[in-house]
Amino acid sequence: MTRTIDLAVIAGDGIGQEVVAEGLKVLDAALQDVTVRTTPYDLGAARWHRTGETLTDEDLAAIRQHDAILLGAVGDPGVPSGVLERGLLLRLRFELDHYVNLRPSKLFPGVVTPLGDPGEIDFVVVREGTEGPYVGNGGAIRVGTPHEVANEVSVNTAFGVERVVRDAFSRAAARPRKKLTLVHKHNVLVHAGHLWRRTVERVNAEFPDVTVDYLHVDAATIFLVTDPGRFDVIVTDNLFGDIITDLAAAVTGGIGLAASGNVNPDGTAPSMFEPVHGSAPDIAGQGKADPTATVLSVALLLAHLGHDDAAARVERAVAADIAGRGTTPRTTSEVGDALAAAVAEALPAS
Ligand SMILES: NC(=O)c1ccc[n+]([C@@H]2O[C@H](COP(=O)([O-])OP(=O)(O)OC[C@H]3O[C@@H](n4cnc5c(N)ncnc54)[C@H](O)[C@@H]3O)[C@@H](O)[C@H]2O)c1
Ligand SMILES: CC(C)[C@H](C(=O)O)[C@@H](O)C(=O)O
Ligand SMILES: [Mg+2]
Repeated sequence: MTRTIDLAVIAGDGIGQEVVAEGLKVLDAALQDVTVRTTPYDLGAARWHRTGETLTDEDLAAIRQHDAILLGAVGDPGVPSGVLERGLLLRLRFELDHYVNLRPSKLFPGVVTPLGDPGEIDFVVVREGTEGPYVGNGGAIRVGTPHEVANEVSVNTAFGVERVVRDAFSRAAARPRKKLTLVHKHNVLVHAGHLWRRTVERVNAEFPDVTVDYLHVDAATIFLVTDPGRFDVIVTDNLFGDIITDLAAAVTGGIGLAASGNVNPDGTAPSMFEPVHGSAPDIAGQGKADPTATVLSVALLLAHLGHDDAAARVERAVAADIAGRGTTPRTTSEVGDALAAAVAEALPAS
């Protein structure tokens, strides 16, 4: 456990700025005898407009020096789609080898879901974070003509699949239900899909207590809505994981509650914690964004750095806040203030 947390903060764009401010309030309130040193990084749309830069090598070298990164969101309607998403966010995930994109989905008591009363939901998606169709292995010819051809090739390496599958197995083995679901589409994507299937079968031998099942991704979307309680740990590729975690967020109370960690399990670079949602230009600047996803990402960050008690305090404060939510809307900072106060109140007497 570190007595100082040296945190890189990339608030980014849109509601990223608003929710990160609240996440930091809660982080500050959650710790005792630990100093949090934050370094803000001016990255995102404003920087790009000013300088044309997304993430320079110097930025990256500086960010690497921190214990962890807290990110809000990137993406702006005034910047061509993909420039910040690829040049900043994905570059960070790739360069810092965030091969485990951890996205827990838990239904907190009192949460209103589109499913009515779905029973207990508590699963985690282990989304591969450095490969798949995200790698930028593609191109287009005859652009803008009726004969345009555009390719976006999914890259799946034995090395990359195996390391994320092994991580997912070890997470499943540590949970009470010990169940791992591989989500892919090996009936159509036969090359990548079969590599994933064979890898899961092989690694399963190292984790004989873990029960494995498989769903094609289209069928997985059915069960995420009709029977989400069946899932424990899901392992899947980068793109499928992106899509099903927005769905998972929707069924467990909304995107405003969904947290994530881009984890480098080998510790060769800092891990990065961020809400699953984006910069939400439709509500940016209005104080309407729910900062809870960022606050729960802070809990993941604390647990990652070994501050389990503080992480648990944050989770409990969120659970209580959600349970007590009335119908009166609160602003982003009102939610953050309430969570920070609840966390501070739960600190042990020193
Ligand atoms: N990790 C990231 O930085 C990240 C993730 C997703 C999207 N994006 C980018 O964000 C921009 C907008 O993308 P999008 O509209 O597809 O997705 P989005 O997640 O920003 O928004 C989808 C919907 O959810 C709502 N929403 C999102 N977060 C919320 C919160 N905390 N509280 C209440 N409502 C919330 C928004 O108002 C919007 O209606 C794009 O540029 C996209 O590329 C970035
Ligand atoms: C913005 C985009 C690159 C990103 C992704 O696809 O991973 C986002 O949707 C997410 O879920 O974090
Ligand atoms: Mg997404």
